[in-house]
Amino acid sequence: MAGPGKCFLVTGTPGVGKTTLIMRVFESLKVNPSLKLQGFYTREVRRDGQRVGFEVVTLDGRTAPLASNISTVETLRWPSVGKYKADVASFESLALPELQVREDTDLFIIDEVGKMELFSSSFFPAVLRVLESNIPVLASIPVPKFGRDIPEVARLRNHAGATCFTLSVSNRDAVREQIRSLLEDLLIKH
Ligand SMILES: Nc1ncnc2c1ncn2[C@@H]1O[C@H](COP(=O)(O)OP(=O)(O)OP(=O)(O)O)[C@@H](O)[C@H]1O
Repeated sequence: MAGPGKCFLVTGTPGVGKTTLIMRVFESLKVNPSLKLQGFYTREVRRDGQRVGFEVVTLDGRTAPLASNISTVETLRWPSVGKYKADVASFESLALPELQVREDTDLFIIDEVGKMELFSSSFFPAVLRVLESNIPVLASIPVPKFGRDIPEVARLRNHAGATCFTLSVSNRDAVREQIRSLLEDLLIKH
């Protein structure tokens, strides 16, 4: 079980700034080269100005497709979220090794624990292992849909060590500074 206050969750409507917050906190923490940060974030893939999918990006900059709206014979059988088809194998190949618990990891960054990522049956068990490791976590989760969380997301939100911040345009900068300061305090090596 994670100790109290080591899992920071950010949520909020699509586009409110969850990924941006996580990336800015990451950028400021990585200035300290002694910190070992592990994880991934997700971002849009655009072609000619149009969003055509999503990709997963590791903290050291490696990328792999996560979902695409371009139909091929291969993608027909893939699970879908709206008009996007999730490339589970591609996601797993990059994201799962990043969630491997290592003794020297200081912080896990997981953006995000959402429907697309959860098509991977190995993903949530890996997230739970991270939580059980007692290593600090910064993760994003989607807002409840029709008042309900995805069951895995509910488990995270209800986790004993979790604090969840709901972002809005007016609080996102203040929440970012709050999380940055909480993590800096937690990660300072004595
Ligand atoms: N604190 C901020 N100040 C100014 N612009 C911001 C801020 N946070 C986010 N934005 C802008 O808002 C847009 C959406 O941000 P971002 O991708 O971080 O949102 P998100 O909540 O992760 O979205 P999604 O749920 O779709 O992944 C981006 O263009 C980003 O530059």
